[in-house]
Amino acid sequence: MKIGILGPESSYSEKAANIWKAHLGTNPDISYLKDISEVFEVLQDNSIDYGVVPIENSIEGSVGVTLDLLLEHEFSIIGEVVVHIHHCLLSRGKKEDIRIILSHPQALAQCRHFIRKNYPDVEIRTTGSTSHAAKLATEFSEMAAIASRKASESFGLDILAEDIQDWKPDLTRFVVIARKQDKRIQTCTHDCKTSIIVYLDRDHPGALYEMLGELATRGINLTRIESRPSKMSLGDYVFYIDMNGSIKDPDVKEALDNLNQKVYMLKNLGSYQSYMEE
Ligand SMILES: O=C(O)C(=O)Cc1ccccc1
Repeated sequence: MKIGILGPESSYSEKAANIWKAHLGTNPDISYLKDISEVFEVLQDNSIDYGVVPIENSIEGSVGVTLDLLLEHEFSIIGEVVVHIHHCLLSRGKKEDIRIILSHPQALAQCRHFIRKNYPDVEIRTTGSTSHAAKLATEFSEMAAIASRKASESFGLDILAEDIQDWKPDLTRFVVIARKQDKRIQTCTHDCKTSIIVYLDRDHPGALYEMLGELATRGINLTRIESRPSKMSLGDYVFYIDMNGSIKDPDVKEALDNLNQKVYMLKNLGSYQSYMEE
């Protein structure tokens, strides 16, 4: 069995994957991939069995590419891991040498104030992962990477500054994804969550109210609602909804069945267990 994550070693995705593996009881091999899109691509072509990708951060919000790719593929979410993020600034060089700061766009956004205050004149470059930024920073002393403490050990870089995210705590939700037809898909036993994507039929007053009413009247707790552009026209949206409970709960099943009658498209991403880093 293979699990695809953002590579190279010591990305935050690897941390999330290790937490999930510890609960899984088996030990799939890790495949280090270039970016989030590649995780979806190789899961689609059967080269891996599971993928672990970031979906939401407590500072910067949603990871849009993950939400979009969940809509475009027939994958299920089979687990969720919430990880504490402690960003460090890593380099071979000294503070005064730094001309370029590299990282994943989410990490750069989480440290925006730190960068403006301490490195106002540097060039910013984005990478597919924080650990890829660390790897690149080994090549030139004028480069610094925003990545984890573990990445500093893996790539032999000095820590110029630690815990540099602008807000604390900094938490990221990762989802474990699998092909929908995969027979090994785990079912959750406790603290289940269910995720759906909904596209409303037509815009009319109260459409969202009616949709959410199906959940509210059954006492189902929404943990997140988010709209993304449908990409068909400006002002047209799909809704991403997470709730507590499993599709095996009669209330959740009934709510989703009723919703399905009311909307143009309902995609059930699955019911899954949520794990929090200790
Ligand atoms: O690049 C990584 O290490 C990731 O796993 C994506 C990410 C980047 C920044 C914060 C959380 C996750």
